[in-house]
Amino acid sequence: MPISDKHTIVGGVCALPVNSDQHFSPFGTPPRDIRKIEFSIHGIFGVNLATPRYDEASIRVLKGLEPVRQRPGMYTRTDNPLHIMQEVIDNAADEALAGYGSQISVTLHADGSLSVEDDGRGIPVGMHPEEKAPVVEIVYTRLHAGGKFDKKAGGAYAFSGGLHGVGVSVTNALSTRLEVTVWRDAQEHQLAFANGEVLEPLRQTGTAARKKTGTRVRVWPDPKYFDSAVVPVADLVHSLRSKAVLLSGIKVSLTVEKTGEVRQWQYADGLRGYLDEALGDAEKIVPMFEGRQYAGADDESFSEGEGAQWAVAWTVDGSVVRESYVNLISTTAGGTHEAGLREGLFSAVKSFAELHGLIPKGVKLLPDDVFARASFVLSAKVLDPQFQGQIKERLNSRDAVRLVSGYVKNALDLTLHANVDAAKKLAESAIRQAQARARSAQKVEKRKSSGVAVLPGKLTDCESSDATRTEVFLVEGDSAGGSAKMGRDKEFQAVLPLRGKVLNSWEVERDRLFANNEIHDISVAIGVDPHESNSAVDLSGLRYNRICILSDADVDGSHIQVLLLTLFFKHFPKLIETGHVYVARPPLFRVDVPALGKRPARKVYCLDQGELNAVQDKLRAEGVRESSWSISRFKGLGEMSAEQLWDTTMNPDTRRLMPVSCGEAGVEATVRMFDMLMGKGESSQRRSWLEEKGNLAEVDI
Ligand SMILES: Nc1ncnc2c1ncn2[C@@H]1O[C@H](COP(=O)(O)OP(=O)(O)OP(=O)(O)O)[C@@H](O)[C@H]1O
Repeated sequence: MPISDKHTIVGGVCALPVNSDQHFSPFGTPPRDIRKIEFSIHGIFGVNLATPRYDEASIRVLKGLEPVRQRPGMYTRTDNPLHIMQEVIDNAADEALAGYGSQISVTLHADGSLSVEDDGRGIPVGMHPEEKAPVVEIVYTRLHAGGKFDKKAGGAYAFSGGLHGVGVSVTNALSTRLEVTVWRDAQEHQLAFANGEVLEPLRQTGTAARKKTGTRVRVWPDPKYFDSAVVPVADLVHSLRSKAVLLSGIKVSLTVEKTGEVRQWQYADGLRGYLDEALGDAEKIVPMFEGRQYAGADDESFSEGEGAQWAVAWTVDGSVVRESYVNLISTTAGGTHEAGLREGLFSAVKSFAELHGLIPKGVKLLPDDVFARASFVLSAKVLDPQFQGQIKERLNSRDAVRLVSGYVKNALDLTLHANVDAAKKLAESAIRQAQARARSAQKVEKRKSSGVAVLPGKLTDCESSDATRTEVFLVEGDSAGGSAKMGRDKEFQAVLPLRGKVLNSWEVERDRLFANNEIHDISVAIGVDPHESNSAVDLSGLRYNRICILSDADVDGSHIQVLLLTLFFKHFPKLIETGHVYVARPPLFRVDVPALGKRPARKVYCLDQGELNAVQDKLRAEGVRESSWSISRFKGLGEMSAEQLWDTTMNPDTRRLMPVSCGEAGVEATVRMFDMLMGKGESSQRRSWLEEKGNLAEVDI
């Protein structure tokens, strides 16, 4: 499982680097944060370990593609080989996006292999000036080798889905065989790899017509790395067809050898035709809204060429179709560009409705009222996108909210004012949504009003009582609580500051729980009583849709996270089961970047050291002078200004928030893990676990 694929409680512990759509895996590969928690567990119990054996031989250096084979789930989806095949297709699409080539031909061979041929520039075959090996060989055998890092003018690729220089090396590492043919400079070259190693070194195999350029790659995935060796053809078709939609004019074809079927896609009017086809005969409230806009050379906020193209249709009923892309990469979990679309649509409809006095007294329009019936295809172009993980299913770049919302709002403003009748229909439908929402919230309130315990004095509640939208942040410490109170959106976000460490409640009887003030307050604030996992539980009193644990990004913070997760897992299991518990991820670093040329000064936030390194690499690549930026490390949430906390941790559009679940390990394994980590009588088990895994701890001194 890829680290960013699912959100999970870690059989006892929590938390992967993830934002609102990530999970973390318990027994797979515990990534960075889990290590921190492991370390803090040591702290919790004050376990005195005999010095574990730790000498020179303990340090292993994984070479070449070995890390990929050791932990394939960190680099790709391992349910089937489609994702490693898509890496090859994405590279062909990046060539077309850069303006080279007009055709991508894909063949699914009868033996399970797949070949992709493009007519782009062809991967360079000469020797790399520093690495002393043919470039095409390096591309497939070295992680972080690629032509897409350099986003400055004159770089080989400005906009590309490819970014990390990792994609096809992963494909190669997980394949029994991979063959490459390159046509370039009137020559044909070939080379082949077996299990990631060069098998047939690069050689010239012939000549080619001067005009013939491009690359063909054929890959035989190694079934041992995947749950199933079968390529899901429907998903492959969907991905190829979407490339054709987004690259209007480019011809994309798929040949399936087994059935002899050949399919071909080419869309002259891109997104509109595609969305129309996907919606079938669903009745639309107003004609489709489509548009595109990209920054010009004189734009002060965005780089030339950044922007988006979209088609949006509001339908009367039925399910909605939503697809978004960034530089042609499908972002199935959405992200900041989708948030921008939502924001842009909402602001335009709201200001139109206000201007025409359409909003009845007492009705408050919210973004979701406008968005609920919207189907869309959104294709954003972002110069140096930050994705979540190597599988890129969610866009994290914060600027993309502003980029897309600005362009969408302007365009929709114009459209609405030019078509007043249609615009009124759209606004009225959003108002009906808002009224329906308000009615259902009132119902919830009535049910709750009898016999409610007095809410804790420390709780700063939100205004809305619509339990489908509200959130509560359980915040470590009063000072962080203060920033959170100032930074929140008081409409739907509540804050409950917790004093000190919460009790380790793993072995506390349910009847004794309320003896602890913090636990009492949490239970009353959320409106649910402690319960057992197999008992019938009434969640109708639940006052918040999301219960977010927010603690410092340090060892102490991880400790508090573990204690709260213990509480929820043991005493409020239904909340985890039904997906109401989340872990918020505040950043650890802030980078202040001075103004450069037309680009104003910016602040960039990084979750951890890895992200900080990546951001600095990017700044160097952008030509920002070394040491002109300054880095500050947040000591705690209390140090952040309200605005920073909102921007990085609380704003639903830009924050990172992980849903917590038991994940693949399942409840039983998670119980065992908690028992081992939190049980009083388990010190010997804990000790051996720490001896085995203690070296993973990231010691935060
Ligand atoms: N079909 C192709 N045509 C031209 N160049 C290619 C092609 N395939 C790969 N390359 C070159 O190989 C490099 C490495 O590709 P790889 O897939 O490993 O990483 P990437 O696309 O740069 O980034 P990511 O890891 O995000 O996919 C690319 O940056 C590009 O320069």
